[in-house]
Amino acid sequence: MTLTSEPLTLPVLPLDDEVVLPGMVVPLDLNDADVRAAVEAAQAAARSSGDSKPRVLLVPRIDGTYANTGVLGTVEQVGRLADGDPGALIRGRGRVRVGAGTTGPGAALWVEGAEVEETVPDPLPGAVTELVKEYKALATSWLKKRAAWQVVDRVQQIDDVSTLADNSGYSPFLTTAQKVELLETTDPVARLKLATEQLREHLAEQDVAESIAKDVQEGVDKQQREFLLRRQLEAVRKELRELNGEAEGEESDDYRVRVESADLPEKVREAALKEVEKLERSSDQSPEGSWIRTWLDTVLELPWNERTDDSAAGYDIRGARAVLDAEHAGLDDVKERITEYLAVRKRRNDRGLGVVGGRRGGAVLALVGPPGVGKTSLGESVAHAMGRKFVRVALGGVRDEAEIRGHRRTYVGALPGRIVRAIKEAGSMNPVVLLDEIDKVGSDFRGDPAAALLEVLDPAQNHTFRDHYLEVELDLSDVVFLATANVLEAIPEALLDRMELVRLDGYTEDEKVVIARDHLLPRQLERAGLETAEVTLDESALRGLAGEYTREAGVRNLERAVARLLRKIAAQHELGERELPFTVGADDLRALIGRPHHVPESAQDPAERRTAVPGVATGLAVTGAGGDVLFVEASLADPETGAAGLTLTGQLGDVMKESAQIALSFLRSHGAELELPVADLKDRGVHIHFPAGAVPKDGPSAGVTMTTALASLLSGRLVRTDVAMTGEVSLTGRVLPIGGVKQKLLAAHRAGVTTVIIPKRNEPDLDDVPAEVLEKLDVHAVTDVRQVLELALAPATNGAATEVPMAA
Ligand SMILES: Nc1ncnc2c1ncn2[C@@H]1O[C@H](COP(=O)(O)OP(=O)(O)OP(=O)(O)O)[C@@H](O)[C@H]1O
Repeated sequence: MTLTSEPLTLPVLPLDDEVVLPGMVVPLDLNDADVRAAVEAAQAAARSSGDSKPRVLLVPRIDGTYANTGVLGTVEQVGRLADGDPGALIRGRGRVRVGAGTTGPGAALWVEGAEVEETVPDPLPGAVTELVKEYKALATSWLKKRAAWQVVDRVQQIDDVSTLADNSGYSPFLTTAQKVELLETTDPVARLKLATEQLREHLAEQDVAESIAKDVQEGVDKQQREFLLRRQLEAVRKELRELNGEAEGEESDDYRVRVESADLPEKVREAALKEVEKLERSSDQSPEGSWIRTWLDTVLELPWNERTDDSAAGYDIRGARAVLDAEHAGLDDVKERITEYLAVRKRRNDRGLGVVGGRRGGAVLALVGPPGVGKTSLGESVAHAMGRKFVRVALGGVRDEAEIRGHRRTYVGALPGRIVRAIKEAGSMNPVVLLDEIDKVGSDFRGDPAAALLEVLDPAQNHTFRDHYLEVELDLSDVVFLATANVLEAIPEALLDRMELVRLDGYTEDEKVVIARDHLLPRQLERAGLETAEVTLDESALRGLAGEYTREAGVRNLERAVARLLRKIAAQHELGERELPFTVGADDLRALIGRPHHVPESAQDPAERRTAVPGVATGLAVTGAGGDVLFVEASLADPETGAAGLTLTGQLGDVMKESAQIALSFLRSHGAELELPVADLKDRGVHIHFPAGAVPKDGPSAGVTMTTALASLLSGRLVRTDVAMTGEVSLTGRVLPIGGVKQKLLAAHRAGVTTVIIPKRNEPDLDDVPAEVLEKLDVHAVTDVRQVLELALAPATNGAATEVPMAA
C-alpha cells in the first residue's frame, strides 16, 4: 500500500540512460547543462527557504521521455570530481511520483511531486524472510565472483526489504529499462522479488557464458599447448639426432616421410597417413604410439607393388617340367599333374581369365602323403619352375582363427596373421605359398581357422583379403597356393572341396635308391664338406640303407642315415683312419653306422618271429607315417578267473572295435563249419591287442587280420610269417574293399612280406602299385574270409596244436 503526503516542488535533474534509486549516492558532472541548472536551482531554493540541503528530483529520461517516478535527491556536496571536473555528490532519498510542471528559480524545469510512502508488513511473513535470504545469497555469490568483499558485508547487514531491493541499483549488469522497472515498482516486497529474479537470471546466464568461455579457453589452451610441445619435441629430436651423429633430414623414424615416399596403393597410403597423424599426436612413450609404429612398420614392409615377373617372360611349360624333373626323381604322375595344373593356369592367365574358380574348381593343389615323400620340396620346385618366391606356412596345431587372419589391433601384442606374414617374408605379392599340414588345423573356441583359410583360398574373395590386424585389404589373387597333408581324411571338408588332390604314397626301394644316389647323396656330401668323387655309395650300400636301416614311406630317415654315414667317413678321414676316395659297400655299413634296425620277419630266427605262436597275424594298415605292417595278437582268458566277453587294447578307434566284434561273431556262428573249437569263445573272454608302434588309423580294414588271429588261436595253427593281409569282413564272412592299397603294398614289400591278401574288389588299385613291387609280391584277391584262412594258416602240426596262449 502506498500513500502520498503533502506535495513537493522540485527542480528536475534528468538522467539519460541512468537510474538512481533511493539509498544510492552518485557523483554527477556539473559540466552537463541540465545537471548544473538543476543543482543551481536547488541551491537557490534552499537558500531562500532556509532548507539545510538543496533538493532535486532525479528523473530517468529514456529517449527524451521522462519516467513517471523519480527519486528525491539531496545535494550532499559540490566540488571537484576524481577527473578534476566540477561535480556534485547526490544522495537518493525516496520515490516521488512526478506531477505537473510548475515554476521556480533558475534555468531548471520545476515540477510538483508527491512522495511515495512505503509499507512493509511487520513482522515479515516467512516467504519474505526467505526471499531476503535468497537475495542476499545470490548477491553474495555474485559479489564474491567479482571479489567485492566489503560490499558483501554491507549487503549482508541490510535488513530493510525496501533498501535491500534498491541496492540493486548498483548492479552494473542491469539495463536502464530493468532499473526503471525497479524504480517504478513501488511495493517493496514486489520490488525485492523483481530484484531477486533479475539477479538469478543474470547469474544463470553468467554460468552458461562462463562454461562456454571455459571450453573455448581450454580449446585454445590445448592447441597452444600442443603447438608448443610439438616445437619442443622437434627440438629434442633434432638434438638427439645431432648427438647420434645423424645428418639433418636423415630421419629414420619420420614415418610421414617414409609413408609418403613408399610405393603404396592409394587406399593403403590414406590409411597409413591417418595413423601417422595419430602417431604425431601421441606422446613418444605412450603405448599407443608404439602400436602404431609397429603397424606402420608392417605396412611399410609389405611388398605392395612387388611381384616377380613370370607371365611376361612366360615360364614355358616345358621349362617348368624340366625344373621338376631335375629336382625330384621319379614321381612321374605327380609331376604330370603339376605340369597340367601349371599349363592350365598359364593358359587362363594368358587369356586374362584369372585363376580357375568356383566350387570344386580346384584352384589349389593339395599334395597328400606320408612324411618325407617330398611334398614340401615339390612345392619349392613349383616356385622354381614358375620363377616365383616360395614361402611355407606351417599350419600344424593351428587352432585359433587369429593365427590366419591376425589379431585385432586393440589386442595386446597383436600380430598380423600368417598369410600376411608370409607375403611379407616372400617380399612379393605373387609368391608360391605352401600351406603345410593343412590336415592338422583344428578348431576350438577361438574360432575356426579352416573358415579363414577358405576365404584365403577362394578366388572370389581373396582379392580383397582382410587381415584383422592390417585392416587394409590385401590382394591375394595372384598368389599360388599349394597345400600339403599327411592324412586325407583329416582335411576339413570345406577345404577339401577347394582342392585338387595329388597323392604321393611313398617310394619303393628302387626309387629310394635312385633318390638317394641322385639327390640325397650329393646334397649330404656337400654338407659334410666332401667332394663328389671322394665318397661313393654303391648300389648294395644304398639298398641296405633303404631296406634295413630305415623303414618308412618317404626318404627322410634315409637322408639322415646317409648324412650320418658321411659324417663318420669325414671324421675318420680327418683322424687319418681312412683313405679317400672310398666306395661304401653293403658290408661296410655295420662298421660305420652300427647294426640295422629293421630286419624282415622272414629273416629272423623262426623262434623269434612274432608269428611263432598261434593267435598272431600280420596285417597291413595306413598310419600317419604311410603304410605299415602291424601284428594283431589274440588270446583267451582263463576260464576260472578271466572275465567273459571281448577286451580290446592298443588305442583303437570305434570302427576297429566294431570290426573285432564282427570277427568274433563270425567265428562264433561259423566256427563249427570251419572246424574251429568255438565252444571256447562262448565261455572264455577274448582279448585282442594291437601292439603299439605304429598306430593305425581307425577303419575296418583290420577285419580279416583279427579274424585270422582268432582262428589261429582257436585252431592252434600258426599264421604264415610271409603272409600279410588287409580287408573288411562282414558278418557272413565276405571280404569287403578297403583303402590305401598302394601304401599297404609298399609297406608289405618293405617289410619283406612275400604274400599279400587283398579284397577282390580292390584289384583295380593294383594298377597304381609300381610294377617292381608287384613282381616281388604274390598278391591274392579274395572274396571270402574262408579263403583268407586257407591261405594264411599254416597246416596243423601234431601235438603243438592245443597249446593255446593265455592272457594273465
Ligand atoms: N622324389 C624325390 N626326389 C628327390 N628328393 C626327394 C624326393 N622325395 C623327397 N625328397 C627329399 O626328401 C626330403 C624330405 O622331403 P620333404 O621334407 O619335402 O617331405 P614332406 O613330404 O614335405 O614331409 P612332411 O610331410 O614331413 O613335411 C627332402 O630333402 C626332399 O628333397
